[in-house]
Amino acid sequence: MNNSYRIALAGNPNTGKSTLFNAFTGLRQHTGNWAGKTVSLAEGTVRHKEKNYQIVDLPGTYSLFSNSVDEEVARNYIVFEKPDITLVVLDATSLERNLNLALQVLEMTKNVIVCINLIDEAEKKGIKINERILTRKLGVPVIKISARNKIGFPMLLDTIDRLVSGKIECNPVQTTYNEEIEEKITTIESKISNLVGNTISSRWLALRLLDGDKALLTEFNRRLVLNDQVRREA
Ligand SMILES: Nc1nc2c(ncn2[C@@H]2O[C@H](COP(=O)(O)OP(=O)(O)OP(=O)(O)O)[C@@H](O)[C@H]2O)c(=O)[nH]1
Ligand SMILES: [Mg+2]
Repeated sequence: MNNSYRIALAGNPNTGKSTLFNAFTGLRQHTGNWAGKTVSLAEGTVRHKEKNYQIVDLPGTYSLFSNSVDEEVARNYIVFEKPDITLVVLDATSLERNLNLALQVLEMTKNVIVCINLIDEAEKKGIKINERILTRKLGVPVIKISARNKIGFPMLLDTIDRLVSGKIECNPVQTTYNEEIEEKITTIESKISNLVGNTISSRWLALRLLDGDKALLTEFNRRLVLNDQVRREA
């Protein structure tokens, strides 16, 4: 369907992803003040301006490598299932630590919106966040919200609408590594892009290969075999 889109919610544990999911979808995903509540993918829908959005609540993770099943589930969804938008939900009260995951997502996929959640808590603590500067530095929309109090929702929904309609474009910032790593990336990136085309970020994949991410390679092979099977059976 032309007016249906998928949105994945990613972020560190306990940043309010499920609270946002519930507020959007009217469902009742488990929320609470401890980490690791969402363990598998939950799905629900929200409708806005005559568009349908399928929202996928991913498990909270501190990174998106292959350190745990949760990380693999979240990583595989973003890279292989290719949601139209990945919403990265950050905790406004520990932004510096949370931005680490945001930078990882920006390396993996293009259409990203960063939601700075718990803005009510940050304000209570006197923390001031300039979302315009962050938007400029990250190259993607950054929006302050409070999922619990439904603050910032009109702006968030409007930004989602403008992104899927092609009215705005994301240019996610790419982390620059040291010279040695950058040279290696350049060497293998072109070979990778010959193989995967633009289905997956070749820079991201080059980095994962340089890191020796065997679990990712296994997942890649599994999906290639599955694709072959589907093609043969069709
Ligand atoms: N003050 C405040 N609390 C919030 C807000 N959003 C979420 N919370 C609270 O933060 C806690 C964590 O919220 P969850 O939605 O469970 O977080 P999560 O990101 O889904 O957590 P995991 O599934 O463990 O990764 C809950 O106690 C929420 O009520 C907000 O905007 N303001
Ligand atoms: Mg959750």
